[in-house]
This record gives sequence, structure tokens and C-alpha cells, in this order.
Amino acid sequence: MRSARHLKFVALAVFIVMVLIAAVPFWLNRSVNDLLAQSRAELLAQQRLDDILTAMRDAETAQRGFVITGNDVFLEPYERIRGTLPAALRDAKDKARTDAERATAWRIARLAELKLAEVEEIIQLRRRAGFDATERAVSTLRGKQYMDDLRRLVAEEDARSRVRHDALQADLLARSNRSFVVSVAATVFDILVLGALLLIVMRMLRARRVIAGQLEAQAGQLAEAVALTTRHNRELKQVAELLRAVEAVPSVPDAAPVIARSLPKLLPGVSGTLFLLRDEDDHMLDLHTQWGTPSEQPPEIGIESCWSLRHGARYRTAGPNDLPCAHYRKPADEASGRLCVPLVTHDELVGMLHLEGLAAGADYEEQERLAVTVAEQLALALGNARLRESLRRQSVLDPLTGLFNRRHFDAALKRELARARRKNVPVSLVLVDIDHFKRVNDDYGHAVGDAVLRTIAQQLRLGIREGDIACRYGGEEMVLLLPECAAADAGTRAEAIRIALAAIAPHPQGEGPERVTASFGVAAYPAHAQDAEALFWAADKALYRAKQQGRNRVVTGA
Ligand SMILES: Nc1nc2c(ncn2[C@@H]2O[C@H](COP(=O)(O)OP(=O)(O)OP(=O)(O)O)[C@@H](O)[C@H]2O)c(=O)[nH]1
Repeated sequence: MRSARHLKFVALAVFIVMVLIAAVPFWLNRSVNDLLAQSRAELLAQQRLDDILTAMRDAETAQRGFVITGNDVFLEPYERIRGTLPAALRDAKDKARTDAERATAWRIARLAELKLAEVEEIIQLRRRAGFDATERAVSTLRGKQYMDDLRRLVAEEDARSRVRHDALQADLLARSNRSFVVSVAATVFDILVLGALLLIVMRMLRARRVIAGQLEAQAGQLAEAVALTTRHNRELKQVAELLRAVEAVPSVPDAAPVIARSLPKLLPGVSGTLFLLRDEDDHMLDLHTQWGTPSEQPPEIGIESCWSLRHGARYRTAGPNDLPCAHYRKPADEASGRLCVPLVTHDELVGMLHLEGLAAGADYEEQERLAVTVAEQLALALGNARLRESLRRQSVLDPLTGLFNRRHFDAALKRELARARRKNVPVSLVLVDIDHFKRVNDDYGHAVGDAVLRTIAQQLRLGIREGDIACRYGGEEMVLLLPECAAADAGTRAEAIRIALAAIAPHPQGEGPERVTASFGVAAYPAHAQDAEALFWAADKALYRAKQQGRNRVVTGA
């Protein structure tokens, strides 16, 4: 904008200078024209005097011819001159430009008039008195004197006029030369100024073109940055949605289908497999889910079978020349890249993401960047899910036996009773108390006692159906909650467990007693009680009776 304003000022200044310069030749031309007019006037003045002198000469010649011959024919020119001369003399006087010229014109006119009067006088004399008398009159030389004076005056004025004319011509020549030089100089100057202006304009246009190019490039970069930011924002939103969904799952394996649904949206065209670390073995990972059109993968892999898990960093193979991981069932094809990304949070391995069909070239970098970002966030979310799961387990499980704790049992009993009432189905309770457990502790120590407790808990777990609940109620007392199970079935199940318990070695390494037994008290809703407290009380009474009747037996409440 500023340069455009400067250019306007420069153009205006150049225009004014050029107009001034163009005016100089005009001005010079005008003065040349003045001189030409003066010169022409000078020539005309000379011509007028010459005409007067010629007329006078012709009048004198006519006079002479008539005097000699007496023939009127000779007077014709004279008569014509008499008609025209007064006007010529008046013209000479009127057109005189200076006082001196005017005085001369007056004197010439006076002499011409005197000469004309003398010619008329001689002609009349010739008519009246004849040739001789006329010859005598002519011999007085009065007429000759007039003509001589006239000639001298005209010659003098002629000479002066010529001097003036020559001076005018010289001036005219000088001015013409000057006008030519000035015109040439003005033209050259104009060309130079226009050239300079053109150069400036071209430079400015070039500079503008450069700036326009830079602006265009910047606009392009900006558009790219905006597109990139928009894409990153969209990805971030999708990643956030994925994380929210993973945060909501109750356990790590439950996250697998969520991940399989979300990742194709984040990485379109990319197939994948999710391996998650096994709970009880921190060297093995299980295949939990796949999406897209993945290659065949083993259902479980060891840490050693994947380069990314070995090195704790992402590992990519772009073609057959790259060393494949052992879990690839077939070599990576040339066109599509593979990427293994370990899922690590707080230095703990959670799983591994295996991606296939990644684009080649610059897009690959972009996909890899996104894949790594997703993997980092996913690892964090899965780590959190694992932590939540462990906390939840801790809050409901007994740490020694792995059975549910009393708090969970109380809640489960209320819930199952309500459901039984609603659905009009029975629910049974089996109280289990190890016989003479004090002796085990006393004879073998508490550590062996704990191990025996774990064995019995495991046996209880094995003896119930899925959906039944086994709890450690306190000390060596345990309880089974059997939904939709009537008293008779509960007694049968308790009996089976009792027999199995009595048959196994209670300590895994054989360091404890050879065998332990337990007593079972069974009560059922609605047969023995209507609410939780009464049901528990009925089962406890039955257990008491079992102990009373000699232990290692099942008693069902009446
Ligand atoms: N090792 C171990 N012992 C426990 C635990 N909880 C309770 N006990 C022991 O279990 C024993 C329970 O003894 P008692 O209530 O007298 O009954 P018992 O010896 O089993 O005899 P009966 O029930 O009458 O057959 C006590 O010695 C407790 O210290 C535990 O978590 N670990």
C-alpha cells in the first residue's frame, strides 16, 4: 500500500516535470514564429518601397515617352500609377512600425507626390506648349532631383531593412537551433524519465509478485496447518471417546470389543490385533480381539516372539527385507507395512497392538504417529482399568482365600433374597465350618493353617455352580449362597463337597494334617426363613447341630 502511494506521487511529479519540459519547445516555437512574422513584415516593407520606386520609374518612363512622341499611348502606365500610388503611399505610412520608419515613409510619400506632380506638370506642358518648351522645363532637372532623392531614400531604407532582416534571420536561425536542441533534450529527458519510471514500476511489480508469491505460500502453509489441526482435533476427539469408553469397562478384557470398534475409525484401512498381558503370567499375552482384515495370529504369544515387546519400543516392518516378528504367521507383504506397539503404562506392560496395512510414504509417518499416540493413551486407559479392577476385587475379595468377603456376602444375600421373592424361586445358604481347626494351627502353625484354608476355599469354589457365591464369613467359617436352589439340592451339593473335602490332602506340599473335615449347616428361603437374618440364623442353627452330632456332616434346618 505504501509503495503504491509513493508510486502515485512519483508519477504525478514526473507528469508535472514532463508537462513543463514539453512547454519549453512550444514557447521557443512561439518566439520563432514571432521572428518569422517580423522577418516577413520586413520583406513586405522592402517590397512596398521597391513597388513605389518602380511605379515612379514607370511614371517617369511614361512621361519621357509622351514628351518625345506626344503619343498618349505612353501615358497608360502613368494613368494606372496615378490611380494606385496614393493607396500604396498610405499603406507604406500606415504600416511603418517605428517613428524612424514612419518619418522615412512620410518623406518618400512626399517626394513621390512631388515627383508625380512634376510628371503631370510636364505632360500638361507638352500638350500645351509642345516638345521644345517641355525639353527646356525638363532640363531644369527638378524631376531628376526628386527621383534621385527618392532613390536615395528608398535605397537607404532598403539597406536598413536588409540589416534588420539579416539580424532577424540570424536570430531566427539561432532560436531554431536552440529550439531543436531543447526539443531533442526534452525528448531525451522524457525518454529517460519514462524509462526510469518504467523501471521503478517493473521493480515494484516484481517485488509485489514476490510478496504475492510469499503470501500465497504462507496462505498454503496456513491452510495446511489448519487442516492438520482440524484432523488432529478430530483424532483427539475420537481418542477421547475411545478412552471414555475404555474407562467405563469393568475389566481389561471387556475393553477389547470397544477398541476393535473404535480403532478402524481412527486408522481407516488399517487392520489390527490386540494382545493383552495374561493376569497370572507376565510373560504371556493373549489375543483378545482383531479388526479389519488381519493376518492370522497365534492365540497367545510370549514376550520373546515380538521385537517391540523385547525392546519395549515400537517395531515396524515395511517389506520382506525387514526382520519379521515370530508371531507373524506369514511374511509382511511388500505393499503394506506392519507395526507392533507395546502398550506400557507406568513402566508396566499391559498389552501389544499389532497393526497391518499401513500406508507407504509420508502417510505412513502420520499413521505411525497416530498409532503411537493411540497406543500410549490406550495403555494408560487399560492400566487404569486394570487398577480399577484390582481395587474392586480387593474391596469384595478376601485376600487369603480369594473368596468373596463378608461385606460382599451381606449385599449378595439381600440382593438374591429380593430376586427370589420377585421371581418366586428358592435360595439356599450353606454355612461351612472346618472341624477342629484350632488343632491344625496349634500342631502345624498358622502358615499351614492358612494354606489349609486356601485349599478348602478352592474346593468350595470347585463344588458350586457358576452364579453361586462362596464367601469367607470370618475365621475358618465360610458360607455358600446358592440362588434358585432349594434346601434338598443345597444339602446334596453340601454333601458332595463334604465328601470331596474329606478325601483331599489339605496341604499342597503335605506339610499339614493328612485330612481335614468340615461341618455344614443348610437353610433355605422360603422353606426355613423369610429374611436374610432369619435365614442365616437357621443355617447357623443347623451347623451347630452338625457339630453337636459329631462333625463332618451336613444338617439341613427344620
Ligand atoms: N491359620 C488361621 N487360623 C484361623 C484363621 N481364622 C481363624 N482361625 C483359627 O480357627 C480356629 C477356630 O477354632 P474354634 O472356633 O475353637 O473351633 P475349632 O477348633 O474349629 O473346633 P470346632 O469348630 O468346634 O470343630 C481358631 O484357632 C482361630 O485362631 C485364619 O485366618 N488362619
